[in-house]
Amino acid sequence: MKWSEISIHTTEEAVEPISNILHEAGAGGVVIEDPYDLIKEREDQYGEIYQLDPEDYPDEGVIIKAYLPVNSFLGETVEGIKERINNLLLYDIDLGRNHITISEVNEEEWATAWKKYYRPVKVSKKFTIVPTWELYEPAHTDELIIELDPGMAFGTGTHPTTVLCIQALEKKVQKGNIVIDVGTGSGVLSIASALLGADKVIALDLDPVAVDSARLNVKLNKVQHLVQVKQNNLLDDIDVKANVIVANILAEVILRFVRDAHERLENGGYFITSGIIQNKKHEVEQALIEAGFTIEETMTMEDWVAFIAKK
Ligand SMILES: C[S@@+](CC[C@H](N)C(=O)[O-])C[C@H]1O[C@@H](n2cnc3c(N)ncnc32)[C@H](O)[C@@H]1O
Repeated sequence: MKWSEISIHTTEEAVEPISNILHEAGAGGVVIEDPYDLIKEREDQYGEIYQLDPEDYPDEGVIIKAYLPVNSFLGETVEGIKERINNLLLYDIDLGRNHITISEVNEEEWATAWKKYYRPVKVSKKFTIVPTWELYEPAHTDELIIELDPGMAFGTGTHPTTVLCIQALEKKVQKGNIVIDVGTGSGVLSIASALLGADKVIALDLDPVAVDSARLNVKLNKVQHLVQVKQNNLLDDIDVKANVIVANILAEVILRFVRDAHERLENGGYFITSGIIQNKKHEVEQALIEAGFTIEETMTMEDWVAFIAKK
């Protein structure tokens, strides 16, 4: 998978709100290139002075860089980021040049640039997502930890669409359940299901890079005896009856297999769908109802919608 670097030339004043916007848009971390750091390090003659390259720094203003996975959400994510940055003007925040560029980065650059900034994140009542290289002590005995090496597959597990799914799984997965995770990516939702007590989880993805990454993360979390990871298109040729099917994929893709999901669920089972941008909400809702589901809950976070639908 490829990564996209979004680079924003702005002002010192806008660093914090823009960093927040980037975090909330699912960026694993942000890198801030402030010429003041160069001067500061030179004065000190300590620390990172020898690693700072003046070429990387702007003459004036600050450059904020963040890394986003190149996937089907990228266009919408970038548009959302731009819109939210422009909205800062309403709060009288000076955006300076507000020059935004997007470029692809190679895997090595990504691997070194983001790790420093990726920290444990509590995503629901029970779950905290922890990068593999962090030593993390649970705050409570009932806190569940998902260790993730997001590697090159989708996301750090903290994108709003993923968080909505984790929160929904936490409500619906019961001990002994069978769960199917369509579009598993890093495997995060399958791991969550296993940790919630599912007896068997089938993790499916079309992208072989995602399949490898999910297998690695499943092992890291020691749930490989419960989770089977497989390269597969949607629910094609899957004949297991599940208690829960979860899918965090674009609305257009969800619409393609709503009926299959209904067929593969036990009566009373749940279809958790996320990855739905607000303006597709009614289309997906309608398709779920037409397939025979009852919408039990509609969850939202920022511009994203998730449904918990019952068979
Ligand atoms: C938005 S990511 C979700 C990843 C992960 N489940 C999460 O919630 O963080 C969507 C995933 O769906 C996969 N995908 C897209 N189309 C698919 C298809 N037709 N069949 C199976 N997986 C698909 C992509 O490869 C990607 O890994």
